[in-house]
Amino acid sequence: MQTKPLIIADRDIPFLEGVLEPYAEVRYLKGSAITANDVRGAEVLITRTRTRCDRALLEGSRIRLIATATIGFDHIDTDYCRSRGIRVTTAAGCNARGVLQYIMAVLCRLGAEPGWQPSERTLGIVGVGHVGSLVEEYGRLLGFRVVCCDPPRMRLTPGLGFLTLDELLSLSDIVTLHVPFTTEGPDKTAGMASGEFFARMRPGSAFINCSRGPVMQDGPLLDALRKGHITYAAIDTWNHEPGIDRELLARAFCATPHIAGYSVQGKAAGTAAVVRSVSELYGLPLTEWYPPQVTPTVPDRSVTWDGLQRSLPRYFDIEAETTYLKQHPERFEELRNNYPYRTEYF
Ligand SMILES: NC(=O)C1=CN([C@@H]2O[C@H](COP(=O)(O)OP(=O)(O)OC[C@H]3O[C@@H](n4cnc5c(N)ncnc54)[C@H](O)[C@@H]3O)[C@@H](O)[C@H]2O)C=CC1
Ligand SMILES: O=C(O)C(=O)[C@H](O)COP(=O)(O)O
Repeated sequence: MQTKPLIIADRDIPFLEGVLEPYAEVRYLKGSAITANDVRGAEVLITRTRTRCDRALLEGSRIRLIATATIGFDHIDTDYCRSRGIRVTTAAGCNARGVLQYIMAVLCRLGAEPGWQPSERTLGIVGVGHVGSLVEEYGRLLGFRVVCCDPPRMRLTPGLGFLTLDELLSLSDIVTLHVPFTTEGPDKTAGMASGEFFARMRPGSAFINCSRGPVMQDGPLLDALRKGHITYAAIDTWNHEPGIDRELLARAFCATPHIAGYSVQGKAAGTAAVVRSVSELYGLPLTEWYPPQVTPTVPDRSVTWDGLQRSLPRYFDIEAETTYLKQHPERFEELRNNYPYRTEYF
């Protein structure tokens, strides 16, 4: 009798348990604790951002596929995987609408001051992919002046009306980053939010980072906050998670433990993507699988600024979540592992 292939999966990927078991032996482990020993006999590794997938983990293993249930894949050494013939798949765009909801919650909080009107604010979006495009679309729907910067897209398709980063920074009241974390090439994003970047931002403006922590430099951001040059920082992704900078946490206007994309539908789409990848590898009848208990989002483009300000706190109380993280920073990882996934409703 043929033995079933072994799959190692992060135990905090929801809706997965039971789906692949008819076809494989699946072992569920804590993502940050998966070792070379665990993966040695496995053919597939199903991950989140918490497992560093590199030579140290994979050398000598039989892994053929790494499927991550996340958009970002900077936790995977793709060069090494390519050199070893390991296929890498991601869940592109899976939780983009969850991140959109996060940005809307930050904007609603900024806009809680009397007289604050979207039409009087310029929203600057850096990185206009799955997430940035949605933020652009809803930003315009809600009446913001929107400016965008995405050099890789601009090179591919001139005439999109995108600005240079310097132009965007000088015009924006709110700057939000939606770039991948990259360390090489002309568009590398490592440390892109630097002293020079913050100095170019308008006095009194707001900075949002829910892309990846190392895209920003903590020291210069702290300087800009201390001087009051940047008035509001909304941080979801941090340097050195979960050991985040306590002064930055204290000064942040919104502070969350890397949960911007944590919607029910975002998680469902992430899990569906990894199931599809495994299905394609082994020719299983699961390529169209989606968690039966989850209702996919029906996008609602009729949202209004006033309506959002009334409805959003019922789905996502970002102020309460900020207060809690400030009181319990040591619970960063525990908070994200036990997060009550939010419902996407627009
Ligand atoms: N906080 C959270 O929970 C989540 C964070 N993320 C992060 O957000 C990132 C973006 O997600 P998506 O929009 O889905 O990715 P995407 O790949 O669809 O879009 C990224 C865009 O950034 C652009 N880009 C690359 N380098 C740039 C640069 N130097 N300057 C300006 N633009 C640049 C690319 O051309 C692309 O259009 C992910 O890579 C991930 O790190 C994603 C989901 C959830
Ligand atoms: O999709 C991404 O990229 C993210 O950053 C995730 O939302 C974080 O996902 P987990 O690794 O916490 O599942």
